[in-house]
Amino acid sequence: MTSTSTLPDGSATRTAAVRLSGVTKSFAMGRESVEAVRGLDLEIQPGEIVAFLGPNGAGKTTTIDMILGLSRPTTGTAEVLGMAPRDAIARGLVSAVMQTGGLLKDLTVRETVEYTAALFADTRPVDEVLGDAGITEIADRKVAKCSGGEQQRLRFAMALLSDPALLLLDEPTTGMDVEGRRAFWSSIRRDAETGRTVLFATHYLEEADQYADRIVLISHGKVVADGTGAEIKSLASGRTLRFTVPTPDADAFARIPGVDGVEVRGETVILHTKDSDAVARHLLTSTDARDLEITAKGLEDAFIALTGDAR
Ligand SMILES: Nc1ncnc2c1ncn2[C@@H]1O[C@H](COP(=O)(O)OP(=O)(O)OP(=O)(O)O)[C@@H](O)[C@H]1O
Repeated sequence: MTSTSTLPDGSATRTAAVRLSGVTKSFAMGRESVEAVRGLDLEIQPGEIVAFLGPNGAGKTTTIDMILGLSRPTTGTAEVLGMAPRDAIARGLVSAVMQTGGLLKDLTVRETVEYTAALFADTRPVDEVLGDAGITEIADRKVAKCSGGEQQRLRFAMALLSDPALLLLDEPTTGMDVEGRRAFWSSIRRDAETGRTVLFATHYLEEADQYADRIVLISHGKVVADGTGAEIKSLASGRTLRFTVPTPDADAFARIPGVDGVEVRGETVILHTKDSDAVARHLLTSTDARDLEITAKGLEDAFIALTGDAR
């Protein structure tokens, strides 16, 4: 499923599944223009499972649309498997599972996949993709009777028909309950073990952490962090100390060794630090601080700290 290209010295390199170079995308809104993507550089290798994590309006869907060839970058270039996105799509190398649409309620699950298969010259067997998507048991159920999670697994089965090298999922589990989400991801995970590249957009930090090999955090159309879930979490490895003091002096707290950030809200002070023991000791012995609470930061805090978006 992976392709290679040859360097001038004769050695072969694997072609990136996705390569975005300096991509921007602006939309005209009357006289104004909205910069949805503001200079994105990204390379995804074959077989990677990558989460595109970002708040509403970060530019995830706009970027996925460009990778799918549905729109073109305003500047910069988007390449899929070494070719223009539209060429990769035309060769059946890319499939997508979008959030809504595309299903006829009166058909059964199997009929939906069969009719979709009839649109292609050459596809994987219908029973095989139903099995991979974990919907063999509901193959004779009408689409109208399927839950949101089952409908998403049906879209996933349809996306597998062409045996794509790259699978794009735009917030695939929106609206699913915990069990539906778990079942959906175990289908994706099993399938990805065959070496398929998967890129999914999500708002859910835990989902990105749990199912992706790599998280690309985007905000305001730019990559703000790129790494494993553990690396992204380590960006927020510090602690938060919250306490009260009669007349807080933010500058004085900022000068305490080890303090990375200070927020003052009335008599309440919040300090961010990677050395909570030393800072706590200093607060309790050398200042009027009382009611001290120490909490660990999670991925949610990393997200807010890195993107500046308190959602
Ligand atoms: N066709 C369009 N015309 C004008 N503005 C657009 C268009 N498409 C997207 N935008 C704007 O571009 C920005 C990025 O939108 P995009 O849908 O890519 O974000 P997103 O990260 O996918 O958000 P969400 O998580 O809400 O789906 C937003 O400010 C959005 O309003």
